[in-house]
Amino acid sequence: MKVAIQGIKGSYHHQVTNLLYEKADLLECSTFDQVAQAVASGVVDKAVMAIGNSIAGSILPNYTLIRQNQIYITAEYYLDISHQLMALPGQKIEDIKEVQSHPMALLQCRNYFQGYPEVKLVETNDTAAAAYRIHRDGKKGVAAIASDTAAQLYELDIIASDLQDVANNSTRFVVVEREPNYVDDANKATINFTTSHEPGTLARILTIFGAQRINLSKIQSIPVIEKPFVFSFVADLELEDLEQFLKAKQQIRPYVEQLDILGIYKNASL
Ligand SMILES: O=C(O)C(=O)C[C@]1(C(=O)O)C=C[C@@H](O)C=C1
Repeated sequence: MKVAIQGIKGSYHHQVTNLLYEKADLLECSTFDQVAQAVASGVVDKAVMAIGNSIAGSILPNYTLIRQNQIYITAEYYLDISHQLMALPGQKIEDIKEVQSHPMALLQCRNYFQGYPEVKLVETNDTAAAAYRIHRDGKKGVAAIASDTAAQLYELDIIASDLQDVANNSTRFVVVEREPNYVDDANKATINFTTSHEPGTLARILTIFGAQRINLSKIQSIPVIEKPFVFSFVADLELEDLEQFLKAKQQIRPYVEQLDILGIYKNASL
């Protein structure tokens, strides 16, 4: 099975892919746009995509990519994330002038670096790429924030452990595919909708979900990039059965201007 990820071997995306699929044939992409396009064009069977983190929040552009590329969420996975600071063997924390990592990883370790204001923080494509480049170029004075796996893979020493602001740090990943591919035990739906600007419209929609006993585990407004300063909502709905969802979908029709079902899938535990 061919699976696209944003990042290279040793990234958290790679870890999730290994946990979900045995012997996946990996397509390493440098951007989430490339990942979504690889799925939409059928170059890969699936992609694994980070969609949010418990410290740093949602990766909102990925919802837009899923909608615009007309691809679907078919599964989700929560990965516990523990960030390590790594550098060339022999380097000590006092030697480090610059730290490189993925922007989401840097955001998750903000408190730690408040203690090192002189250290320059530099964003990279992914955590593992930062580790790889230090190894490849023999870069002294530079450290990467990445996983234990990346340290092993790129032969770096861990010079500080568990850098994230709180020990309990989790990233939610979704699997995306070209077709909706519903599973029989699906119990979660992700939707994206826009409402009219009539007062009370959103409240009406939420009341319908409540009456159908559908719990919203998330609701967030995201920009409609085609229309400046117009916002839509993404919501994760917890379902008892599909029938309930279809009924609610029918009932909210008069109140939504646009409704996209980004996926109906089986939930995962935290
Ligand atoms: O850079 C990586 O290793 C990734 O897999 C990316 C990513 C993200 O996009 O959020 C995944 C998990 C962590 O939250 C930090 C970075």
